[in-house]
Amino acid sequence: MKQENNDNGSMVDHLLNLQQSDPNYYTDEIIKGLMLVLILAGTDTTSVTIEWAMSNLLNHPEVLKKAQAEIDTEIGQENLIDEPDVSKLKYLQSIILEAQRLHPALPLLLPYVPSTDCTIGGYDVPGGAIVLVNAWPIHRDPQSWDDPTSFKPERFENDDSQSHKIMPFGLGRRACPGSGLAQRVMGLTLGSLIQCFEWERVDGKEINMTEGMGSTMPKAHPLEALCKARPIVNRAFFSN
Ligand code: HEM
Repeated sequence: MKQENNDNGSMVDHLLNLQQSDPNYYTDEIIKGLMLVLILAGTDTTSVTIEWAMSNLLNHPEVLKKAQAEIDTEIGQENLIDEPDVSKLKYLQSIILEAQRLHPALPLLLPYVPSTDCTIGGYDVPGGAIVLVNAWPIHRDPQSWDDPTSFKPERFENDDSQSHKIMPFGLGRRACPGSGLAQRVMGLTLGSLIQCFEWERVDGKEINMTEGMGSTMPKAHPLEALCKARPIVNRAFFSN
């Protein structure tokens, strides 16, 4: 890999700089491995969640309208949404939480292996056993949620405690280290799609929400939708 001082602020730049001070640890192989893990763990999970969120929005036009109104009020139609704006968009964040509640991208999280015998929820678990946490039914438990199978972002609005009842990124010290990045990317992407386009279902037909098979939980039927550019697209991309 390149050996001169790299300082453009990207993660690869930092790793290549570390390679110069500690070449035995930061080998090319370690750097490539790190980048590969981040791409594998971070791309499908994020895009699949955005696809579930958009599908839910298309099946709930009143929610989509409310999200668009929030963006138009907070950001307007003059400037494109930017990363720092996402923290102001509480309803957009509630939509993402609700999409993750109903359709966690990794419903079984990652396998855990306790190093010693232990007791989990009253069950004796021998050390070395593989333990899977199934977040899917936990997120739809009728004892924890009213109307658990319905898409209602309002349940997260004005009540921060609700978001602690879901675990789309796992919990504890092996929880997803990319959750902050994922939340920002999902907020910015979904926010941009809502700010820039009017969305409609094809032929008005309900979006099929059947779950498919895969390591990240995909839609059985990939989302298809119609979109029409809003005025901001012309303003931002085509005017001088
Ligand atoms: C919506 C997007 C994402 C979801 C739903 C998600 C979900 C998860 C889950 C459930 C785990 C296992 C946690 C556990 O078992 O307790 C995990 C682990 C991990 N995630 Fe994510 N993730 C997302 C995005 C990302 C991104 C953007 C990155 C990095 C760029 C990333 C990197 C990782 C890594 C490296 C691990 C393994 C951590 C370890 O074993 O200590 N993830 N993720």
